Formats: sequence, structure tokens, C-alpha cells
Amino acid sequence: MSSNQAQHRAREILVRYCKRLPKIELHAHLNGSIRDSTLLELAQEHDQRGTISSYPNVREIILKEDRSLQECFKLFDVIHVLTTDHSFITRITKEVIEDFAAENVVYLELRTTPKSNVLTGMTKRSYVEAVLAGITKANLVLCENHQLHAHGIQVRLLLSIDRRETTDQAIETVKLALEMKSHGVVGIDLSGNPVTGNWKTFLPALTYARQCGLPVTLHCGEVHNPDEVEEMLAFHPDRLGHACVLQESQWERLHNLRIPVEVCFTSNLRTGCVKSICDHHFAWLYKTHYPLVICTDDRGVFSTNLSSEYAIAATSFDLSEHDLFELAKNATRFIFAEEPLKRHLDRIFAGVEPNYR
Ligand SMILES: CNc1ncnc2c1ncn2[C@@H]1O[C@H](COP(=O)(O)O)[C@@H](O)[C@H]1O
Ligand SMILES: [Zn+2]
Repeated sequence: MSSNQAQHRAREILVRYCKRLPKIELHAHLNGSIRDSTLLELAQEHDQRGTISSYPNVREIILKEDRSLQECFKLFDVIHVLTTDHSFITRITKEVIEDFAAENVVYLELRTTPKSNVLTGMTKRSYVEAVLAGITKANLVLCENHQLHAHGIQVRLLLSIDRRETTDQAIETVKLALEMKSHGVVGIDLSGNPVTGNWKTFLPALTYARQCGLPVTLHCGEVHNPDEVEEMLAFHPDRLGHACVLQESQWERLHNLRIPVEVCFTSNLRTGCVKSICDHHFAWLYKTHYPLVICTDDRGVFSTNLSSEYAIAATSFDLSEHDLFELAKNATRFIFAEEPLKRHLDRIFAGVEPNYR
């Protein structure tokens, strides 16, 4: 066997191991996680109905491989035009859950921005209801087809505030999240184009969420913006997404705050938030035993999955299979869901631990 073949074989074994590993996904945007095949189908359907003007252009945008951060947001705008129907929202939710379940994700915290659209009669509430219908459908289909792995998949929802929104729209989202708590909504996320808007616009909504006991995660430090990072750290969210571009003093501060960080390798590399995998802050976080969780961000947009992200951690930072198991197991500490579910997940990991020593 040539050394190339041996490397290829080792990589295959690693990816298989990562796929088999029970995993926790805490940072996945619904509209960023759609299968390309589904997006193309939706684009064709819109083309036939005459609701999009240039199918070839849309197809080209969907299939483009490398994207800058700003190109990602252009793609999101296209995706959002394609997913304006309630039935499409339900369908993509179901498929995204099926895809995570197929790679042994045992707990998925899916996040999405509730949207309203006068043309399709969509309100923020009806949008969330369509997502919830997708979760119910996925559970039914997975059970019926016996496609679930031994442990099943538990899904909870975070409602996202987009940085383009107003204070009032953000408060509406938080109120909706509170009303939908008994339906599996467990927290609030602030996301959207990091060069758009001012995060302080959302401070009243985020503070309100916190006062009402809803955990908050913030997209932080995707671009150079030291003042914003400083203010976000002072807010002390329950988790931070990315946290790539921090100043020296802010790394020190973060180290003391111990706010769990959602790490998304492929997303950070593709969008240029991190120059190369060698420069990724995972190395420092991991070495200092900092609380972190490996996630996908947008598995559709970045053509990745959670198993591949674990494999990237192993090959880039020389982690053993057992290290990967520990990372997956520790992620249960950072979920926003209720305590009994946390204990259920702990039992899953305790049960399989002997196989991963
Ligand atoms: C690449 N890094 C990122 N940084 C910031 N926000 C991001 C993001 N990736 C996704 N989103 C946020 O998620 C939305 C798509 O899913 P939903 O329509 O909510 O389901 C995007 O419009 C953006 O607001
Ligand atoms: Zn994100």
C-alpha cells in the first residue's frame, strides 16, 4: 500500500469512527443546513411558478464551492426567497433532522430566524409552527422507517434574531420564544451579517430573554470589531458562536469568563474568519481545557457535516479517538434544554463509554 493509500485508508477509518460516535449539535442554522438537491428542486418549482426570474443564476449561486463571508449572506438571501412557503419550511426542517440523525447526532439544537411575509401570509408565529411541524414529521418518519440509531435524536429550537431587524422585531421574537417554550423552544440566538447593524439594537430583547429565563447565545467576533466583542463579553451570554477575532486582552478575559464557545471549523475557514486551520483558536481553547463544542454552523452552505468537523479536529490537532469521545460527551454540559434531557444524554454517553476507551 502506498503512503497516499494508507493516508486515505486512515482518513476513512477516522470518518467512520466520527460518524458512529454519538454527537451533540448546538450551532446549526436551519436555512444554512438545507441539502443542495432540495434547494435546486425548490428553485425549479419557483421557476415554473414564475416566482424567481433567473433559474440558471440561482443554480450557479447554490452550487458555487468557495464563498466569502459576504457571498454567504448573498446565498442566504437567495435561500430565503426559495423558502417562503410553510410547506417548504416543514420539509427542510424534516430533512435537516433526518440528515443529523443519519450521522448519530443524539441531540440537535436547531436555530432559525422567524420570518414574516405578506405575500405568502407568513407570520413569525406561523413560521415557527411550520418548523415545529417539520420536527414532528421527522420524528414520525424516523420511527416508522426504523432509521433511528439506537439512541434516537432529540431536537430543540433556538429562535434567532437577525442583525437587520429592529428592536421591536427582536422583542417579538423573544416573546414568541417564551410562548413556544412548551413546544421545545429553549433559547435565543443573535446572528446575521456581522458587518450589518449594531448589536446594541438587540440589547433590550436579549436582556428581556435573560430576565425571563431564556438562555442566549451570540455570534461574536466573526470580523474585527473589538468594541462589540468587549460589550458582548460584558453581557456574558450563555454561549458564544465562533469567537474568532479577539484581541489579546479579550482572550484573557474570555479565559476567565469560561463562556462555552461553539467552534465551527469549516465555516470559519471558508468565510476567512480564521486564516488557516493552524491559526484556529481551537488549539488554544483545547489546550487550556476551555469549555467548547464542535458544531457545523451551515452544513448545506459549507458542504460539511458534524462527523467531518470532528475528523478535522482529530487530524488538525492530533486528537485521539478517545479525545473525540470526551469532546462529544462534554458537550452535554452546554445544552440549553431542560435538566432531565441533559441527564438522559449523559446516560447515553455513559452507556457507550466502554466501547470508546
Ligand atoms: C457563516 N456565519 C454566520 N454568521 C452569522 N449569521 C449566520 C451565519 N450563518 C448563518 N447565519 C444566520 O442564519 C440565517 C440562515 O438561517 P435561518 O434563516 O435563520 O434558518 C442567515 O440569514 C443568518 O442570519
Ligand atoms: Zn452561525
